[in-house]
Amino acid sequence: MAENPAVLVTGASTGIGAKYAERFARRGHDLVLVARNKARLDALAVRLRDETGVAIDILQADLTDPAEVAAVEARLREDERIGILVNNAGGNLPGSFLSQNTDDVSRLIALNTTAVARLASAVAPRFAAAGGGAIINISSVVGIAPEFGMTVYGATKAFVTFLSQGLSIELGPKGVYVQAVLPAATRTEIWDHSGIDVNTLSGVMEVDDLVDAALLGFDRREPITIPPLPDAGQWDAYQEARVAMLPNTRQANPAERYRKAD
Ligand SMILES: NC(=O)C1=CN([C@@H]2O[C@H](COP(=O)(O)OP(=O)(O)OC[C@H]3O[C@@H](n4cnc5c(N)ncnc54)[C@H](OP(=O)(O)O)[C@@H]3O)[C@@H](O)[C@H]2O)C=CC1
Ligand SMILES: N[C@@H](C=O)C(=O)O
Repeated sequence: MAENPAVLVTGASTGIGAKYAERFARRGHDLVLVARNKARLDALAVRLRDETGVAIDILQADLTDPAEVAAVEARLREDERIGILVNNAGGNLPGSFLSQNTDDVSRLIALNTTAVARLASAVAPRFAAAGGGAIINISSVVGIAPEFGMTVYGATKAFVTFLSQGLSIELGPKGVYVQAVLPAATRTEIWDHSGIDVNTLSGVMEVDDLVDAALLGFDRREPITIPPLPDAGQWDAYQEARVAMLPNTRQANPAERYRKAD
């Protein structure tokens, strides 16, 4: 990866994405900021240009609109200055699966999974050909927690974590670094969109702390970064148990317990 490649950040108008933009600008990286709210993007760009002197482009896009996602894909394919993609834009829905509108569910999947995969797909070949580059995918602890009751949101985040792990296996040997970041509750506007008062939650991390921790994981080239988890060994044990189960699934015959009706 070039010394200070440009960074394309999705969901850069507020929250975790805006903080990633600020932190990478302070590290001297030029930026391409993507979101729908142009006024917010412009205000952030003015502040960061003044503070850091980096070059900042705004790419207004609704990542649930295929034509607008395509414009971001084209930028990722064609702009060789971009060496880091922060796949951050994402949302959640209020209510239970039963109460959620089917079209809203579809839109959430488009934002949290389809756009993430399309942007990674757009940039990965160029990164692999160059033998460098990094993709940061913002997942969530909710992706491993069906118990949290955010079923569709969590399913989209399980997709993001799995995608990241698979890309890390495929692209790592080609020099491309893929990081999945799994925050837990972090103080941003997403909670308003989820119909939850973040002030009623305990253990809410401030966005500065979250992104600074995630960037330490990035600097260490961690494949999986879970800023709130005190003992990384718990994730390692979880993965070891998962991997140990896999060889046992290659069977020509059903398991004994499935060979006779109860
Ligand atoms: N906050 C938390 O507790 C946690 C958050 N995360 C993840 O972090 C990521 C960032 O979320 P967070 O900062 O908390 O949320 P915010 O709601 O604060 O920010 C979301 C960002 O995504 C952008 N965005 C939303 N919808 C679209 C869209 N259709 N097209 C383009 N951009 C869009 C928003 O910009 P605009 O409205 O201008 O388009 C905004 O910049 C998400 O992927 C989320 O799932 C993971 C775990 C915990
Ligand atoms: N974004 C949060 C839930 O809405 C989370 O991922 O914890």
